[in-house]
Amino acid sequence: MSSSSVPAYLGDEDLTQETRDLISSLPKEKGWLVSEMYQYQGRWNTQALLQGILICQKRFEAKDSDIILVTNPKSGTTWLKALVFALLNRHKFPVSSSGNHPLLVTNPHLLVPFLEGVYYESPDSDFSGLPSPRLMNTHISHLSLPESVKSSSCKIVYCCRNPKDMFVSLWHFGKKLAPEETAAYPIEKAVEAFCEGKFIGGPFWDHILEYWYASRENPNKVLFVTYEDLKKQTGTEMKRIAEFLGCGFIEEEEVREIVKLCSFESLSNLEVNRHGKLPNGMETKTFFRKGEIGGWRDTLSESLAAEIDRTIEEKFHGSGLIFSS
Ligand SMILES: Nc1ncnc2c1ncn2[C@@H]1O[C@H](COP(=O)(O)OS(=O)(=O)O)[C@@H](OP(=O)(O)O)[C@H]1O
Repeated sequence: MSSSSVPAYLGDEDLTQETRDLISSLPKEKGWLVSEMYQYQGRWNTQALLQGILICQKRFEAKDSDIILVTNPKSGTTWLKALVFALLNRHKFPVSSSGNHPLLVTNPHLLVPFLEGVYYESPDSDFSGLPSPRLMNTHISHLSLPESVKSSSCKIVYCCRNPKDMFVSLWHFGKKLAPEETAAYPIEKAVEAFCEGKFIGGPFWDHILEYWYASRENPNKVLFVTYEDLKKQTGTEMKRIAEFLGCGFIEEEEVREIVKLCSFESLSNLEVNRHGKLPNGMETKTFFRKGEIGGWRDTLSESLAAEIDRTIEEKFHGSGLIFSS
């Protein structure tokens, strides 16, 4: 990968010998945006993300009070981070007293650390500086979660999005980060790779299904929410998240204020999210594009949409999970 705007964790620098040894034995493929991706525990990842995952698996010690937000990329991560951060900190940072709320001056990705990204950049991180309850996020699959996440009483909030919108969001994100690589990779080929699961972070179906079944088996541990429900009834979904996390009573007015503060319109228009950069060099505006349900219609042809629909039908048939669009 050549583009300088591409975040380090999509790259292949700074690998430890241990990661190099492991990846030399893993299945390897060329993928969209990356010249090499490796399959580890069923998922395709860049070398850097893989290193972050390996360190996380080895070192992360979950506490019972931890809250871990899990998503596939482009499925509502930024939004969920903002909502849950505002919810947990509503006494420390009342939204009503506005003006100085952290979300007004800080991108949500800096308020809620990305586990495998942080571990890639700083392998010795212990997240001890985070206030309790520690709020973090990851894209790690359920199968690959660090043992302590499964054995502790920490809580997982999983957000999934209609795969067609998720694909389109990824596609535009890639176009912004690496225009040359994306121009050289037809969208038809990208949809095919997405449906086959041979995509950075894929297969996405397994990721969604693993957490879907985990939420059904252990509803006190894993809460399953969707981008679409969040969009249609943000307040109701936020109250469901608050109840799951044991946040206690929340005034309706507080709910309305948090929903407004975290809305696409509010966050995307803030200076920090229009012209800011993360320490890894990523522009914060890349996390905000349209923020719509069904936006895939202006990017996917009928036949490409049908190809993803067929895959959805095949993969989710019988699961009870239905995507609205
Ligand atoms: N507040 C809010 N409300 C609704 N939608 C929002 C919000 N913030 C970000 N977005 C939209 O979410 C998409 C980005 O997904 P992620 O945040 O998961 O991206 S990332 O994985 O963290 O890179 C991306 O979706 P698309 O617009 O369809 O590309 C963003 O626009």
